[in-house]
Amino acid sequence: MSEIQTLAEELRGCLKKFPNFPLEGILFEDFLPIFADPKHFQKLIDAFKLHLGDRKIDYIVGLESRGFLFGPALALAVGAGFIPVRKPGKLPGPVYVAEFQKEYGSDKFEMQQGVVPKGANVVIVDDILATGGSATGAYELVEEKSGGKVVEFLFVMELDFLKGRDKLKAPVFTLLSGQPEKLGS
Ligand SMILES: O=P(O)(O)OC[C@H]1O[C@H](OP(=O)(O)OP(=O)(O)O)[C@H](O)[C@@H]1O
Ligand SMILES: Nc1ncnc2[nH]cnc12
Ligand SMILES: [Mg+2]
Repeated sequence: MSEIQTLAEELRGCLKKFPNFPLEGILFEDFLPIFADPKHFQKLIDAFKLHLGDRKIDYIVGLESRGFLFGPALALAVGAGFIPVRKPGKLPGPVYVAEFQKEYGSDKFEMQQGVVPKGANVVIVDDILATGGSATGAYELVEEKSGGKVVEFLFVMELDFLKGRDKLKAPVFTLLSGQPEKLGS
């Protein structure tokens, strides 16, 4: 087993599952226990850092809300800047807007104009890849609106049955796979 896989399996032991939250038919994967223990939090950052290796990353873009929990720590660890993608109405000044569909509803994301320089190497991070809607919205903000280059998407976990990675237009790395089938099927 590689060092990254060993770290990932240790982190898998921290995850909690909540059936039928926030809606009937959704098996909610709770990754918050990782942050309650600094040893586990460190393992999460180490695993992503090992994966990124010595690639030149200019910015980590984290998606509100759960991408904010580890995006800034990863950015510091790899010597990159951190840029937030936020839900509507939270960012001051001119913003780009992207609308997208998620596993349970539709949503919008915003990013401040001018924060991603044209051609900058960007890694987009979030906790879960479900349908891929949120990640698609973030890609649109970074690559299509700002002119940055999305070198990779990083997720802690991927919900396999939703096949979100098939929608994404840049390479995808997930530490953990999960949920081969929808809850109850
Ligand atoms: O691949 P998708 O279908 O887009 O789903 C994944 C997204 O859904 C959740 O965010 P959500 O906006 O529900 O909540 P949060 O504010 O707690 O991050 C999760 O944190 C991912 O960002
Ligand atoms: N099943 C799930 N568990 C946790 N977060 C999610 N975001 C979208 N689907 C999710
Ligand atoms: Mg989220």
